Amino acid sequence: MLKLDNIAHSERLKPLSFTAEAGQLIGVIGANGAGKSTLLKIMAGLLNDVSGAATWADQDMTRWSAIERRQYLAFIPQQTQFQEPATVADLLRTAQINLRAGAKELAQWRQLSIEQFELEPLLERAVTELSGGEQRRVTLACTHAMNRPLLIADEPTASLDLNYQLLTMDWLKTSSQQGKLVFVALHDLALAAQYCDQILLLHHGALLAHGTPNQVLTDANLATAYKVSVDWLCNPKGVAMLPRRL
Ligand SMILES: Nc1ncnc2c1ncn2[C@@H]1O[C@H](COP(=O)(O)OP(=O)(O)OP(=O)(O)O)[C@@H](O)[C@H]1O
Repeated sequence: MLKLDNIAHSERLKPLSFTAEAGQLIGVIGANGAGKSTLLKIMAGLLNDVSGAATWADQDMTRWSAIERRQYLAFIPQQTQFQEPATVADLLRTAQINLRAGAKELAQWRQLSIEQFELEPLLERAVTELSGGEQRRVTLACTHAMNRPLLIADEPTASLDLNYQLLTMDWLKTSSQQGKLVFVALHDLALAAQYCDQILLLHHGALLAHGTPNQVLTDANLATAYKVSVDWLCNPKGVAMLPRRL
């Protein structure tokens, strides 16, 4: 279980508390600048000037060393800029450095990642020579290859085509159903409605609403947070939305 107790950033996030059981996909939504990345980075242990308490399985997350943190969580940043022309195969191996697992197990996780994100044809290519979407798939595959129980993804579908957006959301959903706790920041509210078990809606650095998609994606909340009204189109195959500016 993850428990945040009055977690806050001195300038960017007001005190926020919630608990989340493993086995869930939790969407983090809100307008530009609302505090989504800040919250995710705090959980990933990447920010200073943080107050409050954070525990994972009753362990104090704020005291984890970098190596300890790697045993429990994998983080997908909003943007990745590859500087070195490493091959995709090398990057997948590098992603697994310092993980406490056997060589056979690590190789199996890498192979599953390659299959999940269809990277076989790109394995020996330099990552710096790949397209933006291909680079994103490499980042996601590196996180997949870590196979950690807590997965934190900041707009993982940005820059992906429709097929890979759905493939990524399917992966996050399956990961949660297999027992991981997954947080995902999203701008696509239809994907959030369709895939997430719970949603945290942030507004001006504070938690405006928290609950199931039906509880959070109300006309009033969307008007406050995004200044839009939305017509929802729902059928058994999925959810689409028609937003209008208020
Ligand atoms: N490195 C930084 N230094 C100072 N302020 C920052 C920094 N990064 C973000 N902020 C500010 O913190 C607030 C929250 O930013 P954050 O990146 O968490 O928003 P977000 O909800 O992820 O937005 P977006 O949808 O645009 O990615 C914003 O007002 C932003 O300007």
